[in-house]
Amino acid sequence: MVLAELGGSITRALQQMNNAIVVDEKVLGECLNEIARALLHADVRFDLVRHLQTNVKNLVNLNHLAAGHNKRKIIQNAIFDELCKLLDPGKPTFTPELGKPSVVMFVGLQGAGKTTTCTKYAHYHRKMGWKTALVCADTFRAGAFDQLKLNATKAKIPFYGSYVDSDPVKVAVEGVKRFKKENCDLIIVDTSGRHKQEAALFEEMRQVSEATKPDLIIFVMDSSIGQSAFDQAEAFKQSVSVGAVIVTKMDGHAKGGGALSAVAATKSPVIFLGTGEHMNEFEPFDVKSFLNRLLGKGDLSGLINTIQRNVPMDQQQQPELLQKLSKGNFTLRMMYELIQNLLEMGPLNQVCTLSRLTLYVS
Ligand SMILES: Nc1nc2c(ncn2[C@@H]2O[C@H](COP(=O)(O)OP(=O)(O)OP(=O)(O)O)[C@@H](O)[C@H]2O)c(=O)[nH]1
Repeated sequence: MVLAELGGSITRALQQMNNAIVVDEKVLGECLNEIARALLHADVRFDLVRHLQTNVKNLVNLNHLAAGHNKRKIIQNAIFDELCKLLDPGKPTFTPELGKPSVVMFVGLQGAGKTTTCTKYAHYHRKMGWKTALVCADTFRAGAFDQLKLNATKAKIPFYGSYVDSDPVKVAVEGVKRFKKENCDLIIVDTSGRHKQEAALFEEMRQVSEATKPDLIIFVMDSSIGQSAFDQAEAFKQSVSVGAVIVTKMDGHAKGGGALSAVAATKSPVIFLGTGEHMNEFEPFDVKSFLNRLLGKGDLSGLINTIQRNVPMDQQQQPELLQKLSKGNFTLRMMYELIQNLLEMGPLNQVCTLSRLTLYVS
């Protein structure tokens, strides 16, 4: 079941409950069972689903509700809050600050999207005026340094790596040292992919972490990996102190359950989502915005944030543009700039999801 289907199933269950003539324990039970089935189908762990059902029943407590209360609204709010709790461990994560050099280390399974995400993360901050840098501590996979170099060059971000040195700890330490000297705000260390059965590689990751002393370790997770996400995420958390999660490939056949499990296993919040292979297909994660979109309610604050991030609002450009337009001057250059701004906001269908529009493009 892809994420859109999960959202559809939950919405249908809520609608059925809404349409019931009388909302009683039986109707609530059926609604919760329907939602539980959808979550289990999306690979969410059984204990988390069970927990959600019990919590909603306890919160709503239909038998003790005084007459006049809007039971439907109370149930909907309780379900929404419990879904939020599934995705939010309630623990703040380290947030890098401009002007305070921070080291952020990326870890995860092979092919999860670490290298791509490192560059997206660096590019995201660079667009906001940060001085960012990338360090390739993946000396295991042939071609890893070339991939990072290519991405970094495209995004105009300084990078460090080595073709000859095979010791990831040494490369990471040297890279971090160099960029600290250059007063970078954000130094991002990419590491090789590993699996929990690979004890030696886990030990190596621990050593890189110990040597570079990152302010934040981000666990990168492919959204389609399903049930095994919990065990893998837990293994990473036990080896190094994972502080945040980035879920990638949300544009693919994401079931979503794996992401929820990773949050539960690492007790760390999801901070960004990867929504495509391109540099701009990357968005900050906000639980409420995400759930609103999942349930087809649109996300106005997400849309405003996207526009603010990508369209230069406060520069002199906007009034100037309006003035020129009011005089009937519209040049090809202006049209080019407008289209560039629009493209920076990401794929049109994503922008439409935020604004609750459906885009029918084939
Ligand atoms: N569709 C889609 N593809 C992605 C996304 N993020 C990464 N990829 C693709 O996933 C593949 C693997 O990405 P990498 O960044 O090389 O993954 P990695 O974790 O660094 O790989 P290893 O170093 O081998 O562990 C590449 O083809 C990326 O283009 C995403 O958000 N959406």
